[in-house]
Amino acid sequence: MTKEGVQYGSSKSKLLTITSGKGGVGKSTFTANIAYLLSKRGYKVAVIDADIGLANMQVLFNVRPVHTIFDYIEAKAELSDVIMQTPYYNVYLLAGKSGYSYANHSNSFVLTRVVSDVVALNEFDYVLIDTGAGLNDYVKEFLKISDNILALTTTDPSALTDVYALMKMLSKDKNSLMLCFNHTKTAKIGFSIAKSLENLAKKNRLNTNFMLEYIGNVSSSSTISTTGRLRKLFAYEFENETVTTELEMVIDEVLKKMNGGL
Ligand SMILES: Nc1ncnc2c1ncn2[C@@H]1O[C@H](COP(=O)(O)OP(=O)(O)OP(=O)(O)O)[C@@H](O)[C@H]1O
Repeated sequence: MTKEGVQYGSSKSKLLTITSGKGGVGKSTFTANIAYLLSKRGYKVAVIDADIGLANMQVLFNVRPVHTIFDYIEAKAELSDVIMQTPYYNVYLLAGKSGYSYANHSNSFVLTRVVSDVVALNEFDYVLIDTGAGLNDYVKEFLKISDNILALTTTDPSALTDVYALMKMLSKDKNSLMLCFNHTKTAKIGFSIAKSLENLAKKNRLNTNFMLEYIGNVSSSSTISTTGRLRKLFAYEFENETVTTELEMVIDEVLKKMNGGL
């Protein structure tokens, strides 16, 4: 674990942070569906919507939160009031607040305290953090406390430029970054782009202890956009579709990296 990573202590909860450089690449859709698929494998999962100011996880889960993580930070609610059951068995959400001005929280670490407190509950097998896009101070703070980071990207050059910026930053004090492609038809495409990013890192002499780990791809599918519009999870509605199988394979890789096995 890096020196700033959340100290698990005796907690069984494992932290997975899902991020992207570029916005709109499918990060929240992936987070919600990964949470569901993990629960289907028998795990109890909490999702923390850390997309500060642009929270939309409640829309994906089709729930109306009474309390948000900010109520907890401002001591207006207990943590147990903020952790809400979603319609999916063993999937819980700690909602963010859309359009919320976070000027009160100029110290971004107050937000990451929520993560440590959820881990300390020792209630969840996996705690997933959905960060905002970009690399603002809040995103950086969430990345700092995470040892398992999954970056989602498309093959779009601007998205790849953002991923490289993320690699550059993380290579200073992290060991690895898992990379997953969305809207990408074949694993071969993702694999070869990941190789190019690795070569670029070598050429630019990024820390050689830092590893980029390609973990898979998910194709474009109207199943995903349609279920998203209907506030449903594609992995729940279409468990035999190609995109669900692709995401299952991504999860296999994530679990291998996090636990050294399934
Ligand atoms: N593989 C896919 N095929 C088709 N549509 C997709 C796919 N992945 C995501 N989408 C759609 O793309 C849109 C953006 O996805 P999402 O909101 O999850 O992105 P995001 O990265 O979380 O965005 P933001 O940066 O705003 O947080 C949604 O309408 C979603 O349904």
